[in-house]
Amino acid sequence: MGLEVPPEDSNRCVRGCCRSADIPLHLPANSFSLLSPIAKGSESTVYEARLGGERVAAKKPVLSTSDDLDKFHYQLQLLCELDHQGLTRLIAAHARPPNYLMFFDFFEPPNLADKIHVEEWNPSVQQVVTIASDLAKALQYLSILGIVHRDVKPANILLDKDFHPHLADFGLAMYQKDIKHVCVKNWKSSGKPTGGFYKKNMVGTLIYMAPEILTKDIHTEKSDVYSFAISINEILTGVVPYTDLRAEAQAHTVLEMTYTEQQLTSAIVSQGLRPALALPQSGAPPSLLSLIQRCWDPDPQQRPSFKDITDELKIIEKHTVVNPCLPATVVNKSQNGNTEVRHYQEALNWFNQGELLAKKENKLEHKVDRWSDICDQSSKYCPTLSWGSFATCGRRETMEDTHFMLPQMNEEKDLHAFGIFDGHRGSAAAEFSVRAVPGFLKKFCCDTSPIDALTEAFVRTDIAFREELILHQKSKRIIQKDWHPGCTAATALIVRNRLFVANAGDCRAILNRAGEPFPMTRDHVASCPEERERILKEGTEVKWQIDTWRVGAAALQVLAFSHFDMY
Ligand SMILES: Nc1ncnc2c1ncn2[C@@H]1O[C@H](COP(=O)(O)OP(=O)(O)OP(=O)(O)O)[C@@H](O)[C@H]1O
Ligand SMILES: [Mn+2]
Repeated sequence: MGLEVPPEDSNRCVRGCCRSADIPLHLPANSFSLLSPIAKGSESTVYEARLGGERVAAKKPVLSTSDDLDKFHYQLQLLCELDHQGLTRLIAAHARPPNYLMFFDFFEPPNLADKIHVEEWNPSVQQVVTIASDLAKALQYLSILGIVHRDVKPANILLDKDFHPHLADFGLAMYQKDIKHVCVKNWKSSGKPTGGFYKKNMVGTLIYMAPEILTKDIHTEKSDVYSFAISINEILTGVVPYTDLRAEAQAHTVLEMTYTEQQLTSAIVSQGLRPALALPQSGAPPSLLSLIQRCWDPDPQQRPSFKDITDELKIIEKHTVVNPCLPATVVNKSQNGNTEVRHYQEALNWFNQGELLAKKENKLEHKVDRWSDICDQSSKYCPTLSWGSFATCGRRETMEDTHFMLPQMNEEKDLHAFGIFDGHRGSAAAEFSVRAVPGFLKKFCCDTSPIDALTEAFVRTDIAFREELILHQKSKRIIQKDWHPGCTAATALIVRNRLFVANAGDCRAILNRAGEPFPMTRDHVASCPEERERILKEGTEVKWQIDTWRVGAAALQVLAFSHFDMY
């Protein structure tokens, strides 16, 4: 940007308290011009402006007391420290009487609040997740610098043309270290809390405030986390918090008619009232809904940090890219989002999780015929294959077993794979594995031996499932802490005239040789002496309990997926 900057002291404010290595803080009056106002608040007016030929936003604060002036300089110093793409960037300032102005990168109006409530923008779930993720990263950046924003809400979020959010309005932002005394002093001296209480639209600002702020505790990263959650849910649902209305003006009227400030405060603080959570039917991933609920937990300690949030959102983002994007605007009509207990365990689709893994792993390099050399070339025998499957549920209420058939895998006419998975304690592991194992097989058949491909497929699936499970347990998508799903497996790989069978646990493959059964697998059960010996060697207890040999504290009879054999 071709800015004309005077040589001396251009990067320092008139008081000398604000400095920047590269942001001019001392613009000559003729270098900029203010055009039309974009927004007029009680504390500032934001203009569209020109600066060095560029379109920018100029924020002109109302400075009526010396206190206001101190605040301006505080804000300016703070802004000079910031450099993150998720934050609206300060480009320059004019910080000397009579004009106090801050110039920012310009973002085409409307801000996110108006976009949702005036334009009635209906973002896809994927767009919401991206916004949440970018915003969380920006807030994590602030928290690393020890800065609390204190006014996170859609009206302070500006979108660029790719719908990436940029957090604006550092009018209330402060270094955490400075907050304590200011806050106490403020309360004592004027009874006027920081945090936008005395902004024009009282209830409108209050809806983003964490309960501890409403009860006059000091702001922390975790109170920003709370406001973040209220904002993300607002974007997901499209309604103004505590109403079921999209249009803001109307919603605020209803809001103010429904609750007085005190009523809303007390309901949020004492009754745990929260805005209606977006419905899972909206397509919002359960993991995102769970994250929102944890972020607005009444206890700040229980809320995740922005570091945790960005980590979780990374995973959610990865999954929503593949899943279909549905519009995100179905609202849970229940006004008490807090009491909604969801059974995430059921909501999780383990087939999908396994599929995602397989997709990720399986960047197919087609037509590799490396296994032709491992076939018994001397034998003229070439099996004629036919295949089919039959599955029945047995005595259980739900089917916990799965299977796959992959004849002519990777479009190779002599390469076939089949597998069955017997779910233990639910179908999760069986559902996950039935998608993950073939995915790995397809991948590894290109660059390893069949034995290694089977081994790798089993080991990787086992690891991936465990990781996935731990992850969901951590993010509380799985509410049952002591839920340990597993499965046994048998997989057959046929490479022209050779058959390879791998099994884990007591899934069996039996070859029918001219009417005679020939077992292709050996059950991995504690009643098998070799297995007992192997397990004992690995340091796990095997005891005779009740009626049979059982392993470890969980008293398992079958050793699913922890060990497998190859035949
Ligand atoms: N860089 C920008 N580009 C475009 N519009 C902007 C920019 N910065 C702010 N605005 C618009 O001006 C509005 C007010 O800006 P900001 O929040 O920084 O000021 P404020 O005086 O603190 O406002 P309020 O008191 O309403 O929170 C924003 O909601 C947005 O619509
Ligand atoms: Mn604002």
